[in-house]
Amino acid sequence: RAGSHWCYQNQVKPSNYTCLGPDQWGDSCQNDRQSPINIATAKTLLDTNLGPFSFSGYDKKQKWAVQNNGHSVMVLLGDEASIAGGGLAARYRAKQLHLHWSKVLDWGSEHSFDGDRFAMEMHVVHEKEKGTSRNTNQNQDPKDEIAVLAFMVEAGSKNVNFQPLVQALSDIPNPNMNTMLKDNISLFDLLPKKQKLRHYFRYLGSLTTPGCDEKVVWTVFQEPIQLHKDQILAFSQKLYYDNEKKLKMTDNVRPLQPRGQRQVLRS
Ligand SMILES: Nc1nc(-c2ccc(Cl)c(S(N)(=O)=O)c2)cs1
Ligand SMILES: [Zn+2]
Repeated sequence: RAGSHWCYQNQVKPSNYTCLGPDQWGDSCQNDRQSPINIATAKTLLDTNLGPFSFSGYDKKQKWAVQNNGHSVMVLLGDEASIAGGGLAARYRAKQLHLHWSKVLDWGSEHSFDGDRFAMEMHVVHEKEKGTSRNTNQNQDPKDEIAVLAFMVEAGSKNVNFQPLVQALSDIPNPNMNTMLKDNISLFDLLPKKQKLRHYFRYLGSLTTPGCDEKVVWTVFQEPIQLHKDQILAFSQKLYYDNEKKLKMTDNVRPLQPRGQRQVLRS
């Protein structure tokens, strides 16, 4: 219905059908270059231009601000870090990171590899740096305005570097709550080991949340992050979609979208 807010499928019925589930999302969400997709690894094309990333400011340890935005938990990165290389056409500033997850440990990632889904997926969202050349023939709606670095998360050994974020979840159970991490962590602390970041998939797609703008250059890394099962389950246990704490925040995962004619590249 017009004016209703967007939500994930598991929120539709509990909201008494007042919110719009994924098949009713508006804006660009019903177009044909959407995300997430299943990555059929055998059909990916090796692209030698997809070299290593250069990460700037990813080593800086900070007590980041963290918020429950009603759809995910979001760490606000305040333009402190940026990426270049990795086959990208420009430098991109890091804006925020957030995650998607389920309490079912093989159903919580948005992308999948050959039909395999992971417990969670972490997205580090970057925006293209504005060139200095004004009103040249800069494309006004480029397909790569946003660069998301996507990392799968699987259940395994305890990841001490994630503890500040896991512990912060207890401070922000309700939408629009904010807190600060109690310990300094860097973006590198949250990622797989640096030498594992050379292998990734690349394709052009969209935001996986409304308005689903088709302006995202996706990088999906092959190496998963490992968290202990209890660290993963904390996201579904501590966070709520609603102020009345009636509906735990879980399965905040958009259904797979058709790949269409898009070629998925691999580094
Ligand atoms: N309000 C919210 N916005 C998002 C968001 C914003 C930008 C982007 Cl790029 C994405 S995603 N999942 O495509 O990486 C999600 C999540 S929850
Ligand atoms: Zn996301």
